[in-house]
Amino acid sequence: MDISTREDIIRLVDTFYSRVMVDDLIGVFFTEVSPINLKEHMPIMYDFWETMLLGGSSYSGNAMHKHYSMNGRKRMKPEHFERWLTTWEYTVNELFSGTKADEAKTRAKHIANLMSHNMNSL
Ligand code: HEM
Repeated sequence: MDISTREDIIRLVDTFYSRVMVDDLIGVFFTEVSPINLKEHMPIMYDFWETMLLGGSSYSGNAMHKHYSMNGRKRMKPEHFERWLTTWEYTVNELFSGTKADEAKTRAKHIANLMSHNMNSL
């Protein structure tokens, strides 16, 4: 089944967060470096991925910006981005398959690579 509704996005993002939040390598970013308020943060992430994959414009933030300030508190290294990305790919593959699922993986890979490059060339 492919990703086609906001409910699908919510299931994907929730499952992904249930993993990264407790990850031994990158969990600390979400819990200590930039402790997230789930009630506020999760809808932003649903909007982001809905905008990316299903069109629309519910997300209007600047994703790169938040990570720059986080990087200033704890260095975001290539291995952190690798863990983020493999967790994302694993979760997408587990729950969905199809064009949008492929797009979710390629888009994430591009952004993660760009972000990793930006954070590590300061
Ligand atoms: C090591 C990799 C990453 C870690 C540890 C991480 C962690 C976080 C954390 C803790 C926040 C909340 C920051 C805050 O509100 O102050 C955040 C926000 C966000 N992240 Fe990441 N992130 C990573 C990579 C990515 C990638 C690759 C993407 C995109 C594909 C992404 C998309 C976003 C978006 C859209 C937000 C919300 C920004 C906003 O509030 O407008 N993140 N991330």
